[in-house]
Order: sequence, then C-alpha cells, then structure tokens
Amino acid sequence: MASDVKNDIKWGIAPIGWRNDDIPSIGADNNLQQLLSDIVVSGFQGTEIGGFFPGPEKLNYELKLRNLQIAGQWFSSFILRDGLDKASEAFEKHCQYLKAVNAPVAVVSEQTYTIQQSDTKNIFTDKAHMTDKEWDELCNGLNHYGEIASKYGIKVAYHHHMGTVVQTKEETDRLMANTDPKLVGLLYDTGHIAVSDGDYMSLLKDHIDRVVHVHFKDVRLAKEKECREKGMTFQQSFLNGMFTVPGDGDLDFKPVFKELVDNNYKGWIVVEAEQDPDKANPLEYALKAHNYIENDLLKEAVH
Ligand SMILES: O=C1C[C@@H](O)[C@H](O)[C@@H](O)C1=O
Ligand SMILES: [Co+2]
Repeated sequence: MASDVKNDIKWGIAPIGWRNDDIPSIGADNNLQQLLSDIVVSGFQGTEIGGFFPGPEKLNYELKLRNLQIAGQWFSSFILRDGLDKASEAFEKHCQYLKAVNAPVAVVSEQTYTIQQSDTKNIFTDKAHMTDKEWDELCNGLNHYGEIASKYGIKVAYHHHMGTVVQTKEETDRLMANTDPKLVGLLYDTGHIAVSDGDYMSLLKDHIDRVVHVHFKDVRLAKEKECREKGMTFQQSFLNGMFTVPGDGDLDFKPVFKELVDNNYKGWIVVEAEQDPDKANPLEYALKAHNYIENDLLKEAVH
C-alpha cells in the first residue's frame, strides 16, 4: 500500500542551516523565535530540537504560537565509552524531554570514536571501526534504548553518520541485522550515505521496513570531490559547501521519495543541510527546499 502523502508524511526543516551545535559560533545571532518564524514562512510543519532550544514549557509556548511541531532530537550516545547503565540514564532523560515536547522519535548516533568534530582527521578516510565485541555491546545497548523509548511512546531512529562507527551501508546492514526491529528503527539520511558509499538507494530499499525517520540532505558532488581530494575534516567539508538543501545539489530525490511513498512510509521527512549561514542564507535555502518539495516531489506524487 502506498502512503497517503498529504496525511502520512510531515515535512520539517532542521535548525542546522541556521545554527550548528558542533560549531556554536556560526549563526549565533539566529535566535529561537527567528528560526521558528523562518520555518513557518518557508512552509514547513516542524523542526528538530537544536542544542540552543529552551526547556519544554517555553518551547511548547513558542511552537503553539506558530502551529509547529517537533519531529525529534539528536542523541549523542556513548554506550561503548560509558557503558550501558550510564548511557541509558542519559537516554532516559532525553526521552523525558522528547515526550514533554510531543516528539515521536529519538535520533540516536553512537559517538564513541567519532571523528565528526575532529579538527585534524580526514572525514573520508579516518573513521574508526568496532571490534566484534563492541558490535555486540552496541546492538544490545540499542535494543535496551528501544525498551526505554517505548515506555514514553517514542521510537529509536538510528542515524548512520559520516565519521562514526556506523557509517557505511555494510555497517548499517550489520546494525539492522543485529538489533530487534520492534525496538530499533533506521533514520535514513540521503547525504550521509551518498558521501559514504555513493549509492544512496540500496540502503533505503534494503531497509525500507525499518525506516522510521528521514533526513533529506543534498550533496554538491563537485564540492564533495574537492573536499575528498583535500582530505578535509567533516566541519571543513560542510563549511566548504559539501551539503545543501534538496533540489540545490546533485542527488535525485524523486526515486527516494517514490520508494518511501510506494512502501507506505508514515512519519517525518526533515530537510537537513548544514552550511555556513553567512554564505547560505537559511531562510532563502529553506524556501528553495520547500519550493522543490512542492513542485518537483509532491505534484508528481499526488497526481
Ligand atoms: O542528523 C544530523 C545531526 C547533526 O548534528 C549532524 O552532524 C548532521 O550531519 C546530521 O546528519
Ligand atoms: Co542527519
């Protein structure tokens, strides 16, 4: 059965185009009210939580004024570094916050050994790999996160991510194979899998039944090539313009959207494009993304 596109799919845009949690200095003059109002102006229904967001009461108030919703929030998981008890305690607090802001999904990324914030590591070649024992620890831990999240009516969406221990399709396949489908879902991020593996359709097709959340991140392939040739870090790469909003780069979102719709995807698709807000005006790019979704994706899907 195909999705009922208008009712089953919600469209969001992440704060990352306005402000970036990994580089707090960029876009620091974009405050919460500005961000949320830009999201309304550009036509999206919601967003994800940024590191600078306030507590639930203040946030819910600002959201209600604008009829916006929260799709989810990134959780930096340290199961391998901290052990499951400590990591679970932090995750449970995360779920409590998500429940208070009515978010359906916790976006989980294991950050032990990540190089995504490194000032020196080449994001294209220097990622770490887990031992078999660490794989078991991570997968068991994620199942436990799933049990915690379900107490709050929240789903775990595991985010494969450049520079982390779960980056490639092969690694994501292994994670999916060794976690319980009832407890651990997949966040499919077009940009991360395209930069990691080139092929961005196979991951989606192979795990379509596990996808519980989606990030639409476009890639400027010429920029990616330049970043790769120069051996840049993750932050240098996105500040150099490797990512952009859907419709502005070189990925084809039509087959991606078709695959989701044909397989009855129900949930959020969140535009997520980290760039330097001084070079890429966040509202201009949000409008560009919305225009592409309306004119190139939705018109075809609805008719
Ligand atoms: O979902 C994401 C959250 C960000 O913090 C991250 O660095 C970005 O690349 C991403 O895909
Ligand atoms: Co993402």
